[in-house]
Amino acid sequence: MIKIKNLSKLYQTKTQSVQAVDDVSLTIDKGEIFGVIGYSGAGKSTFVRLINRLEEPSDGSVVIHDKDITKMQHNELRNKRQKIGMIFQHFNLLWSRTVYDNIAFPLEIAGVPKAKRKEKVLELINLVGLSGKEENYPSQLSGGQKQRVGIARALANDPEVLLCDEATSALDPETTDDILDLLVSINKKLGLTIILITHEMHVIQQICHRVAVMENGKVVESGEVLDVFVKPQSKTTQRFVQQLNPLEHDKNNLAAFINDRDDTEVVKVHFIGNSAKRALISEVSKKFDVEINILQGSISPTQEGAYGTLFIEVNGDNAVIKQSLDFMQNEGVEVEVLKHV
Ligand SMILES: Nc1ncnc2c1ncn2[C@@H]1O[C@H](COP(=O)(O)OP(=O)(O)OP(=O)(O)O)[C@@H](O)[C@H]1O
Repeated sequence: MIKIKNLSKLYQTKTQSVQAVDDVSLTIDKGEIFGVIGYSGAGKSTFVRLINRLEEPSDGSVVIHDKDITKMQHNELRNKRQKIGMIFQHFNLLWSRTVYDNIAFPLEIAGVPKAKRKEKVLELINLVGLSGKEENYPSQLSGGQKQRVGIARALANDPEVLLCDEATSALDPETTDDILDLLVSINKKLGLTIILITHEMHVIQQICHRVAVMENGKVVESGEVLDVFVKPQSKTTQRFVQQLNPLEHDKNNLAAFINDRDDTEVVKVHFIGNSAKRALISEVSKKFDVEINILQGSISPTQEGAYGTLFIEVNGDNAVIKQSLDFMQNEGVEVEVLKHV
């Protein structure tokens, strides 16, 4: 478990001071994939670099498996850092070394004997899907392959946690998906805790269990990914969620489909987890004397199950409409009547 308490970083330059991270407290469970999202300048990079003390905190503590790294002296910190892997947006590989030698590098520094090193490097090359590329140089690899080398290198000393600093931001969408899938499989296979920072909500949606949203150095919202997606509280979070389904938030688009009748209600329905798989709409229209017109809908998978949103128009007698909406609510589906769309 990682306990971050009142963590702050104040950059003091000659002309100004910037509170890059401002009193952040978070607990990250062992084995979870925890995402931190924020716009440019929110303090994400500084935050993640405080975790392994690439940046010195101005205040607060970072306790990783019961050891406070902010209190460690040089040697102890160096040893602990070997247990904190990190991958970067621009990979940070050694360009004059082969794939094999890049991955062997942290093992050399840790003093691992040659035979053991070889065994470990080959195991890691296999794990990240780079077999056959051992003797290639980074310049001969694609972006996705370079990041695979970065991941293998970060895992060399069997870390307790993997920090990912915008690890997919330099990659195209398809390669991004491959790297995210690799991170999920490593998380499952090794039970590795992963903390990743990103400015892209689909990265959070695809692989994270929990998320914290940062703004001006502070965490403005945090929680389970599904909860945060379905009920975003802060304006910043709402903007991030809108990135995923822009149409869903386009009121003009929705208004164009709506009938101008008195006996209709326009309703937003949220399906979460297993309820997203149910044929509830047809069930309701069979059970009650209402017509249901689907205006718009989307479904998004997350690590904790799918969530879907449907905008429907329900036509019928007012009392029956109410009964049908109550029925849906009782079946565990969230129902929101939209008076003004
Ligand atoms: N070394 C530094 N000296 C002074 N100010 C800094 C330094 N590094 C970062 N900052 C400032 O701290 C704030 C947070 O920067 P940070 O890079 O952590 O944000 P970010 O969310 O990672 O943004 P981006 O995605 O653009 O990198 C910014 O205002 C930035 O200008």
